[in-house]
Amino acid sequence: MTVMIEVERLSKQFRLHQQGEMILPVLTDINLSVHRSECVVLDGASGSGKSTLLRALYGNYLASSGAIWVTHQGARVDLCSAHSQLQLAIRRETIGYVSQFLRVIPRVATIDVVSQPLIDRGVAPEQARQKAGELLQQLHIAERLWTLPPGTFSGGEQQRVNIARGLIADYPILLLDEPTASLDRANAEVVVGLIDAARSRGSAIIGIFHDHLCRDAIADRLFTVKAQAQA
Ligand SMILES: Nc1ncnc2c1ncn2[C@@H]1O[C@H](COP(=O)(O)OP(=O)(O)OP(=O)(O)O)[C@@H](O)[C@H]1O
Repeated sequence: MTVMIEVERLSKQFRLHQQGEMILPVLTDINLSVHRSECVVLDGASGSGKSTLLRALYGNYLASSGAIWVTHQGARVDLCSAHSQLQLAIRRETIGYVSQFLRVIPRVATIDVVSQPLIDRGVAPEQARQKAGELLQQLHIAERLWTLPPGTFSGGEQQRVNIARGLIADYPILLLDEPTASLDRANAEVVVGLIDAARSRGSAIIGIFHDHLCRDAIADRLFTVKAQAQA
C-alpha cells in the first residue's frame, strides 16, 4: 500500500506574544501514516489539537519540530522543510484542504471560486466551470446562485461551496475540517458520498467529523489526538 502522508514526531507549540511570550504546547510527538484510499478520522477532546494538526498538515501552521512526508508527484517530500514554491506546488497538485469556513476573495462568482483549483492546474476555464457546475448541482446549490459571490450565502451554502472547491481537483491527499458541520442530513449524505468517491479514486483522507453518523460512514480508523494534560 502506498503511504501518501506520513507524520513523524510532529510537535506544535504556540508562542503567545500578548501573554508575555507564554508557550502553549498543543501537539507533541505525533506519528501518523495514511495510505492511498484510506480515511482516518481525528478523534479527541475539544481543544486537543485536531484542527491544529490539519492546519499543520496543510502548511498553514509551521511545525515546531518533526516532519510531514508527503508523496508529491512520485517523490517523498518533507512539507516542513520544503521551500515556498514547492509548498505551493504541493497545494496545487497534491493536498486539498476544506477548512471550517469559506475564505474567498470578495466579488468573485461562486462558479469561479469552485473552478479555480482546476484552472490553476492548467485545465481550460470552460471545462473547469462545467465540472464546477456538476459539483454545485450535486451539492444542491441552486443555479441562480452560481454567478453570485458566496460571501452572503447561508452557512450551509458556504460550506457546500467550500466542499465543491476542495473536492474538484481530485487531490491525492484530502484534509477535511468538519465538512458536514452546518449541513442538514440530506446534504451531509451527499458530502459523505463525494468523500467516499474520492477515497475510491485513491485519495488518502484525514478528517474531523463530530457527527457520528458521518464519521461511522466514512472512517476506516480513528486517530486520537491527546490533549496535553493527558499526554
Ligand atoms: N493560532 C493559535 N494561537 C494560539 N493558540 C492556538 C492557535 N490555534 C489553536 N490554538 C490553541 O490550540 C489548542 C487546540 O485547538 P484546536 O482548534 O486545534 O482544537 P480542536 O481539537 O480542533 O478543538 P475542537 O474539537 O473544539 O474544534 C486550543 O487550546 C487553542 O486555543
